[in-house]
Amino acid sequence: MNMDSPFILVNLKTYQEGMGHNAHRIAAAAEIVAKESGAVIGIAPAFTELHPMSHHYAIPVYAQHIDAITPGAHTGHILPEAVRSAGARGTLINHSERRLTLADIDACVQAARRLHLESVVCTNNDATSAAAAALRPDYVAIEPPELIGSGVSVSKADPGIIERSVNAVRAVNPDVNVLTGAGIQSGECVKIAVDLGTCGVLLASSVVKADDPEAVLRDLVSLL
Ligand SMILES: O=C(CO)COP(=O)(O)O
Repeated sequence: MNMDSPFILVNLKTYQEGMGHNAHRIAAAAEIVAKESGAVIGIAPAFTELHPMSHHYAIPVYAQHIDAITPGAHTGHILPEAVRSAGARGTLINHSERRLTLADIDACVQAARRLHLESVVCTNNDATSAAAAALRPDYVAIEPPELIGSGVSVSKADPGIIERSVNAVRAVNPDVNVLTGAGIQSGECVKIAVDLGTCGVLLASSVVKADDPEAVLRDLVSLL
């Protein structure tokens, strides 16, 4: 990843709007806007969409979760090797909607490192951001849970948590990049986040539920 380029990571979650045909629509929009803006725009689709997305679009694709298991007798788990061979660049770990124990987060980060998958560890406050940074992931993504899906932007409602998380992560491990998310919806939100020391944003609803995801993505990168 070129760290001079801002990073916009769109989590499609399990929104109906992020499935099937619409996942293609969002990925195609991300590819167009990334190309014209120079921003890196990735998507984290449903597991079943990882391969089609990574196969059809020149954008980085991320899993929404992995389980820290190795190949063998496990049922209903997400094998990191499977995510890798489906073409994922990396994976979210410990999203607020898919929380893990600290030991599991550590094991997932190690599995990702072993397989050369980028690890994006989600956190809910500056203390957990510091703890996550100690595990040496590629990214810590601070998302206050109460603002997720709220339509109220963390950049505007709680810039302090971004600033404190950036400082906490830098103090523990300056090689770890910081993303932020929750309610991000405009270029202004992204600019505030980047000005506070993040390398970009993790977001979902404003793009996934948009009638015109390309227009929203274009707005998101417009002030960078
Ligand atoms: O949880 C998020 C991204 O992973 C944020 O979701 P919203 O952008 O919908 O608030």
